[in-house]
Amino acid sequence: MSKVKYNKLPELIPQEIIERVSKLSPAQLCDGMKDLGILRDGCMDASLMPVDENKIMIGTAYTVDTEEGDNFPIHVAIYQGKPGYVLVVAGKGHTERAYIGDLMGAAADAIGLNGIVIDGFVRDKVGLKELNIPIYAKGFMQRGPSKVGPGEINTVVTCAGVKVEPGDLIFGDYDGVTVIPRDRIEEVLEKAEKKSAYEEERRKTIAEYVACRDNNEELPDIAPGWVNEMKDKLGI
Ligand SMILES: O=C([O-])CC(=O)C(=O)O
Ligand SMILES: [Mg+2]
Repeated sequence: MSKVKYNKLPELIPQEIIERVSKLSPAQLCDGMKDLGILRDGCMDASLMPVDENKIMIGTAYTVDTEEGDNFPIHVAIYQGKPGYVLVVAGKGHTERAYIGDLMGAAADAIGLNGIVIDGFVRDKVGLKELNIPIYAKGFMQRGPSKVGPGEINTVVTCAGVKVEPGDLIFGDYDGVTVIPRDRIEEVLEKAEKKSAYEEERRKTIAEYVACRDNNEELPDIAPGWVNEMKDKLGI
């Protein structure tokens, strides 16, 4: 039998990076990755959604590679997890069996994982929602997982359309899950922070417009400058 690929946890992403990321949104980070030409702008499939959209998930990726609803390697990975990590399960989008339910979720919550991402289905929806841990999945299925093994732990995987290396940054919210390659984090953050500042200015312009509208004052231009520039260029 070939050697089982169960590797150790990657190094956690430094706390100062996590703090910068938490002031942004996955959408802003994706805009940054788009500018940098990063594949799929770091976005996982749109069908991967939070079980509870009120929970935000940020952490360092560690991975499981599995298929056909086999949750043996997910069990092993959960029990060797630590606070700060998000477990990314490359489950090949399997729809016939759930990979985890609220018991495994509760164990991960007890250990203090920052989240679980499943490229596949889960079960025990109500129980999962009641936990503190954010869980992302492609849907729900009551049929239970198989236990085959070994699968792989902490190898490079493709999860919901995006390559994930152990140690990458994972950021999930109500819009979906975003992956920032670890060696690009600084440049992605710089771009995303610029986008955030631009959005702040736009919000101010819109608020000014609303104030003028409500006071029956002359309305300022609400269109972003770049729209006017493009119109000029296109002769519109
Ligand atoms: O039975 C399983 O392996 C998955 C499950 O429902 C749970 O974790 O609650
Ligand atoms: Mg269950």
